[in-house]
Amino acid sequence: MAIVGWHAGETQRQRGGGERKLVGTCSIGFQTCKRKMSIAGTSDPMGGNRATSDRYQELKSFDESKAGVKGLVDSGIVNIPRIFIRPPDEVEADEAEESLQYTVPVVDLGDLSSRRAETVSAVLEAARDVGFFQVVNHGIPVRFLEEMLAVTRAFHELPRDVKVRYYSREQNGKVKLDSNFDLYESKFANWRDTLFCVMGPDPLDPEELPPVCRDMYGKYSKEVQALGVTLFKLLSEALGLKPDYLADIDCPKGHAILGHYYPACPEPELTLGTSGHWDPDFLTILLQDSIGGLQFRYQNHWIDVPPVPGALVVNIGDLLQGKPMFSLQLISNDLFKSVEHRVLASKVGPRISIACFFTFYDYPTTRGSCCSNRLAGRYEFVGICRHLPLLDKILCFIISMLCIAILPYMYKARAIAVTAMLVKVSICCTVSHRVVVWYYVR
Ligand SMILES: O=C(O)CCC(=O)C(=O)O
Ligand SMILES: [Fe+2]
Repeated sequence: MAIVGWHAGETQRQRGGGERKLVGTCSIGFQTCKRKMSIAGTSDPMGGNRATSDRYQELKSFDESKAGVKGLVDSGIVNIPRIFIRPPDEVEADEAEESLQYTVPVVDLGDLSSRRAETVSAVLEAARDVGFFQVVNHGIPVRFLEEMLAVTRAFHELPRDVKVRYYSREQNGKVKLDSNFDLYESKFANWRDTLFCVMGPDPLDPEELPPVCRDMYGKYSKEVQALGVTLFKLLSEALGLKPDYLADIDCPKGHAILGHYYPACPEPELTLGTSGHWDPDFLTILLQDSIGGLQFRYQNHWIDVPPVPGALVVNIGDLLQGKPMFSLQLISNDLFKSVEHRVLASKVGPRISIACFFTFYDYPTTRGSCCSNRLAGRYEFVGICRHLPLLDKILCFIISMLCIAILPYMYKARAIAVTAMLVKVSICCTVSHRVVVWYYVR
């Protein structure tokens, strides 16, 4: 058994293409840190890295415009700024990839009382084999979904001067507009703006929401949370647990609604709407409009998730899988899959999508999961520290340092990996406000 560490938030959203390690302690969050991008570039005679600092300046002026990608498009650009350009090797890898025909599973949630066993096994199959599925007959009226897309679009199409008061990179802001939450960290910026609203577990003061979408976001929060409860019940049963298991450990409580706006892109082949990433939550329920572009990774191929009128897309997050984090993946001990997905940029637009992320969002629970005993799994849950007070951070740091000193003697083969992980954990505990979950990998 070993305690190991994993720092989830930052690497989640980068195009991986490969396997991620299944390791222990993790942190969860959507914060970004402002730091210079390090990219290859020509050194200038002053000893600095010209390309790096130019890029940083470009990122900064884009950010300071507070107008997002929508603002760029409104200014009439015909070429995308270079901060949005994907590295050529990524584009080449995409071009070289052969296509694979695969149909995303569709799970019918209608008439659950008479079709429960059938639905549970469909959910099990989709969550285990693919990690992505669409749900139909979920109970949220199509007209209502259309209205959600319309108010999200209306918000993003407000004049810049009206929207600007919501533009923020504040870590703890509950309602904020940004373009690229990881602007200063990612390899290239994405062609997307996002309205991010933390709707639960603590009720959001409606006054914080922009008036144009206030009413609908409040209503959608309730509808999507009820659907979340239904899905968590089915997922619990799929794990062989009592139906309320995942709801009882508060999986559906904390949730955020992300209203994405992908403007039409003049050079879509050079960038992406959303880079490849894994969702750092329990579960995501996504509403997409009819434009398309969402893809997920399956058997080393990008598979399209075609828009189905009235359907919602569901994907397992890292927390549920029990993969490298306290996720549905961790909870399910790797039975469920959290898979990489992305959104292509398009000449057609704007594309609107609305993601609902189920995760903690400051909820002060100390309850964890674990099916480890039941499923003879890999993880043994230890505890969660969330928004650590300073004293706890210091304690965490000291304990981690002690572990670093002692562990190499105990686990020689893993000494270097474990040490590196613990350094990350200590940094994470001391520097950030992220959630830190401790668990053992058997
Ligand atoms: O816009 C989409 O279709 C996907 C968005 C997404 O993956 C996310 O918000 O995590
Ligand atoms: Fe996602």
